[in-house]
Amino acid sequence: MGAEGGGPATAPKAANDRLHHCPAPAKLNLFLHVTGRRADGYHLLQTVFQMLDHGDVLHFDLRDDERIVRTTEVPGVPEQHDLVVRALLLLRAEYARRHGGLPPGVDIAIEKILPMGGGLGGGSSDAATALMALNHLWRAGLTQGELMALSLPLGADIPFFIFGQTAFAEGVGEALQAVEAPDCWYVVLEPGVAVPTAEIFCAEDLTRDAIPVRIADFSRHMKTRGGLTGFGRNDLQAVASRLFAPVAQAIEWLGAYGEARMTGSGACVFCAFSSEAQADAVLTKVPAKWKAWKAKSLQRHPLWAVMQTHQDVE
Ligand SMILES: C[C@@](CO)(OP(=O)(O)O)[C@H](O)COP(=O)(O)OP(=O)(O)OC[C@H]1O[C@@H](n2ccc(N)nc2=O)[C@H](O)[C@@H]1O
Ligand SMILES: Nc1ncnc2c1ncn2[C@@H]1O[C@H](COP(=O)(O)OP(=O)(O)O)[C@@H](O)[C@H]1O
Repeated sequence: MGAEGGGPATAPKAANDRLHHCPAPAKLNLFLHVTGRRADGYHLLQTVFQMLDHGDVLHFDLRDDERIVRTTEVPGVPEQHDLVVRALLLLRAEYARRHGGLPPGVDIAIEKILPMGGGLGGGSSDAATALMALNHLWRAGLTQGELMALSLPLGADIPFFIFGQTAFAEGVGEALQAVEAPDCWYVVLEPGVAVPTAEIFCAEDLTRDAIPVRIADFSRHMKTRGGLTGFGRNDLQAVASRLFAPVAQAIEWLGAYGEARMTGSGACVFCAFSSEAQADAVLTKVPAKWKAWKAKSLQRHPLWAVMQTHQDVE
């Protein structure tokens, strides 16, 4: 099951050789504007990323050899394609460049909670959690900024999770600034389809000319209105709704209770509520055909302390 061949250990297992129950939180794109397109075809975005206290959970155990091994199945994702494994191979190469020799191998167990192709950033969050955990366990010594830069080629959302706080993002999502968004509860509907990101960005009818907003516009709106309602939109939503009817149906249903939006390139749909009781009331009414859940906004990544002070979480 290893991602690459085994070999003799070059470094002993450290006394501190495991990190269990490491959260990989979901993200929402509170709004997502497409402001242009780069020469290489990638789209320029403006978005606010918000983490939720709901997500996958990962466990890491250092091995006596050098192998990077995923010990659990992720349906449809072979081990060598898994963003977690690919991220750790990058980190290991950087470790070898800095320290000489390879770090100990690692067994990785992933409890997959988040739907794939859901716009919740599950694969990206898993990869970010793995990078933060192994930077610590391997004593690789990368700074937060270095880890963010290392991760970007694997996916535009990964640097945000390592940044670890609510962020206003530009570029392809890599130019990040911390921003305040008031705490609230979200109801999230999973329409039961996986939306391929590339298909949405390729669509002819995608609008790519949003007028840029300023971070101050978002902050002022959140302060004066106390929430997102009335600010921005998701420019990918119309295309995803046209191509995937369940997305349109979920937006229409949830829209009866507030301003319902799609996150990322879909398929999941969310609506903000100021209290848990309001979110619970909506959840009781969700038709059985959809999976639905509530989550609270997270101000900081749960591994923030590991990144800042190198304290273990267990
Ligand atoms: C849309 C967002 C919003 O947070 O999230 P998700 O819906 O995936 O969670 C991200 O920008 C997703 O970025 P990333 O994770 O790098 O996208 P990928 O799935 O690798 O991109 C698949 C394809 O979509 C197109 N693509 C992607 C991002 C972008 N800014 N412009 C693009 O044109 C490219 O053709 C790319 O090859
Ligand atoms: N550990 C992982 N978990 C989920 N998806 C992964 C993982 N590694 C690679 N992928 C790939 O990334 C794609 C996007 O998954 P994900 O990040 O969960 O959704 P989204 O980009 O819509 O938020 C999946 O369809 C899958 O092929």
